[in-house]
Amino acid sequence: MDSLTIRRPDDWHLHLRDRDMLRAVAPESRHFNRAIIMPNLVPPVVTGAQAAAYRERVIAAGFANPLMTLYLTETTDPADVVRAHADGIITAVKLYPAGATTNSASGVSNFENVRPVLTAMEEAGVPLCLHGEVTDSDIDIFDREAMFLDRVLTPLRAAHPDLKLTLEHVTTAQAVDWVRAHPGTGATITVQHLMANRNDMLAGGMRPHFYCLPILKRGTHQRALRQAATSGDTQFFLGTDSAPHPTHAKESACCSAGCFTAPHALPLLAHVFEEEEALDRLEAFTSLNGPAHYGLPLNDGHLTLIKGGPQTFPHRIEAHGQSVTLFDPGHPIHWHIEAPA
Ligand SMILES: NC(=O)N[C@@H](CC(=O)O)C(=O)O
Ligand SMILES: [Zn+2]
Ligand SMILES: [Zn+2]
Repeated sequence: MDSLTIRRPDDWHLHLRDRDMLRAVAPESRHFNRAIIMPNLVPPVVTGAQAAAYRERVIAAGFANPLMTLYLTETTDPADVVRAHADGIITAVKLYPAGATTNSASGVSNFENVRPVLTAMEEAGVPLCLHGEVTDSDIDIFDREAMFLDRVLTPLRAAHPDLKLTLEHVTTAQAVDWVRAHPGTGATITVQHLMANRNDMLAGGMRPHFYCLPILKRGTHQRALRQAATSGDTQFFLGTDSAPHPTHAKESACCSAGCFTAPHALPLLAHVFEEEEALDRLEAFTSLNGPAHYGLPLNDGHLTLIKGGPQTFPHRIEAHGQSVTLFDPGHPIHWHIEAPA
């Protein structure tokens, strides 16, 4: 197959940041119609009013259909969450365990303190998106997601059986199994976790542009993710987790976590799905399963991917005096997006 037409995709997990960075990266997601916009700004987006204002800034920066989220804290007001959702300002609430990832210091330490808001969300039908890692420094970083499933997610699911959950950026076979064992739960998978494993991050030196959280795992987990993404199983869908950081912050003695994949996510995915002989299931992953999970309509319009010679993607984009380096899988990609007629 050398061309593939799919319904217009969405990105169910995207970081656009704010100010100059927002203006630089928002146009890079133009092939996606909608995107769930993560709230981990500095300071985070914690109220409905802040989400409404951020939404306006995102649209002004050139991304027309942002689906906003609120950053859950231990002092989040349940009434504000329910109102923001009822008013159509937010699509979901995001839970970051405190200290788990970039800009998560205001996240949740004591889950008992967010019970009332989770109960209100469950009753009002407000979805919860989770960064699924425990943060205890004595837990090995490669085990933090699996530990989260046992210690946090299983009890949370039992306590709130009707809460709509999306486990974000799953990285392990255990997470895939957990999701399959809990029908109704959704899970996003990133491009980098499908394309790479920890060997790619650490072979021949430390490669900062492969460093994200949850951290890349061993190849067996990568294979489980590829199987889940290409299976057509409606519980799994694309969340790029495209997370721009300035190049100097990535290529640093203390590298920031996040991979920037928005510009070329779709060609990279076509490569993966072709390798898995599952190009016919790419559309389910990028364009069908996510809307079904969130109860939203499918997009109108289509997009065509073409297979040709090796593509050259920009090494980095300019962001008003800084640059952001694209995730480079380290091997040629032969797919590109057909330019609109
Ligand atoms: N994935 C990452 O490594 N980084 C994300 C945060 C997140 O999604 O956990 C970021 O905001 O930079
Ligand atoms: Zn995360
Ligand atoms: Zn993210």
